[in-house]
This record gives sequence, C-alpha cells and structure tokens, in this order.
Amino acid sequence: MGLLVDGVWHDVWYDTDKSGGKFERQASQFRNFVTADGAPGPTGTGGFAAEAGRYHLYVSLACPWAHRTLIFRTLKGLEDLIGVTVVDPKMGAEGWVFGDADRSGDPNADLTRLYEVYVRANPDVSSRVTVPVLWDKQTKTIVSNESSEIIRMFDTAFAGLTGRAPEFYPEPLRAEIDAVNARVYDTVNNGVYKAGFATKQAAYEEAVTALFESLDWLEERLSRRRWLVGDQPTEADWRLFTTLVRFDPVYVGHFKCNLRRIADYPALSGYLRELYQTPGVAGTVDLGHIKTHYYWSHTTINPTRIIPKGPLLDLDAPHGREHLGA
Ligand SMILES: N[C@@H](CCC(=O)N[C@@H](CS)C(=O)NCC(=O)O)C(=O)O
Repeated sequence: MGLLVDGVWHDVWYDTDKSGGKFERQASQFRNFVTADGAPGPTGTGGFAAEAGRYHLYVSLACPWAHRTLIFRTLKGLEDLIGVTVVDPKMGAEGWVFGDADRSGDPNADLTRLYEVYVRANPDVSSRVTVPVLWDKQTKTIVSNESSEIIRMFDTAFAGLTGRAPEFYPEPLRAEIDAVNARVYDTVNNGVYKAGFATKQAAYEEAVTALFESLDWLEERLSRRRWLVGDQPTEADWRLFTTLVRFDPVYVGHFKCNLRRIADYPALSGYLRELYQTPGVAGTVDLGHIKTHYYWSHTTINPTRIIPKGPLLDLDAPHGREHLGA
C-alpha cells in the first residue's frame, strides 16, 4: 500500500490522524472519457474515440470498484474489443503488482508494478495507485481511473461497434439513479471502507450505523420492487452488487460490519443471487481473490494474514424474485 509523489513511489498506509481516525477517499486523477467520436466527455480532454482493440483495462478481481468495470465489459459485449489484465490479489509494499498474471495483449507487459503504468502515463504524477485503470494504447496514457465513469463509457461509447444501445443509465431515470447512487456510495460502497479503515471507535461506529441504516432501507425497497430504479437493472444495481457479494465473505469479519449479514436480509440476499445469476456475471466473481486480497494485504487490520475458510455460500440457489415482476 502506498502512493506516488512527483512520480516516486512511497510505501505508506492511509493517514487517518488528520481526520480524527476517519478514512477519507481521494478523488481519482485521470478523468477523460472514451466517446463514440472522440469528442470530450463531461470532464477531461477529448481525442479518445471508441475503437476495437485500442483500450486496455487493468483490474483487481478483489476490488469492488474495478469489479463494476469488468461486469460492464461483459454485459456490453466488449470482451473482444477491450483487453484486460488482472493484478495479483496480494497488495504489499509495492502496491498492486502483476505477479504471474496473463499479460497477453497488455501494452505495458514490460512493467511489473501498476505504479509504473501511472508513471508511464505521467512521469510527475502524484496519486494513489488504484484499480481500475483504462489505458489508451494509441496515445500511451491513462484515459480514466474512475470506475463510475468507466462504466458509463462502456455502456454508451461502443454502441456503434457492438450494436448495443445504452441501457444502464436511461435519461428518464437519471435523477432517481443519482439519488440512490449517492446514498449507496457514501454509506455502503464506501461505508464498509470507512468502518474497516477507521482508527478511532467513534469513526467506526458512525460508519457502521449509517451502513446498516442504508441496508435496512435497501431491504425494505427491494422487498417491494425487483430492481433499485425502474423495471430493469441499471447501474445503481451493479454498483450495489459488487459490495453485496463481498459483504459476508469479507466485510462482516475483516471490516467489522457485523450487525447483520446479507444472508440475514431475505430481499437483499435474493437480489444478490439474481444479479449473480445474470449470464456472464458469475465469471467475474472470484471469491479466492476477494478474500486473499483483503485478509492478506491489510496487515494493520489482520497482522497474521490468515485467510478465513468460510463462510459457506450458495449464490446459485434459486433467487425467488420472479413474483416481483419484470
Ligand atoms: N474512486 C476509485 C476508487 C478505486 C479504489 O480505491 N481502488 C482500490 C482497490 S478496491 C485501490 O486500488 N486501492 C489502492 C490504494 O488506495 O492505494 C474508483 O471508483 O475507481
């Protein structure tokens, strides 16, 4: 775990002293957009047109933010258009490294650490070195390292190549999706990290309280409706899914998010199984990488690096959500 300062790697853990024991996530640095014709997106510069084989994605199978992008790559039929490299689940003193990953198609296959990819994009960069990273082979730089924006590019920019129209952020539902995303991001996706990385009792309790208030709210909402917004899955569902699938295996124990398990919530656990059983999605879920990453990498939380064997899960069990309609 560490970060880059002026292009030089420093091995340091998160500094929570200046924030009263609270974990504060930094904003992503690379914020350009791939668009159909290379026009600029909402932030950053243009010049990144959607083309087959031009972009390469770096992910960790452990990371919930990277997992979103992998799911969208699969759901949008982009596997043959956008290559992928999976980093080693063990994140140590050098941050994310490639280990014995399959590097076929990787334009930076000469590099052994992810921070070197950031430095190649910008030799003076000061940044945390996070996954996901979307790399442009043509201009040899990072297009984006912000998952919420990469999933929107994958949903929209490649329609001319895949024949798949945008579907996960429909115009009429945007305000409601944004509102759900805002609460889920702050209290659930990031909430588990705020609980797990807190270094003061009060900071931990504040995060866990807000997290379970939101899970109770989601349980109530999903007991009446099949999807969070509208009548088919949207990005709001996929953004929640990647936290839910890690919850019982990792966040309950490692991050002490243990008032209840997802298994104790009937609607949330059926909903989790239905999303998991969506064609293509199970292949993006690797519980070995997930458990290994968290329990091995965060030695301030788990100094022995022992990885638990459980819990026993059956994500293939019937989800029982058909009665809620389309
Ligand atoms: N805002 C980013 C967050 C990505 C992120 O924090 N990824 C974690 C892995 S789950 C990471 O790479 N952390 C390394 C670090 O913080 O040094 C996104 O959503 O893309």
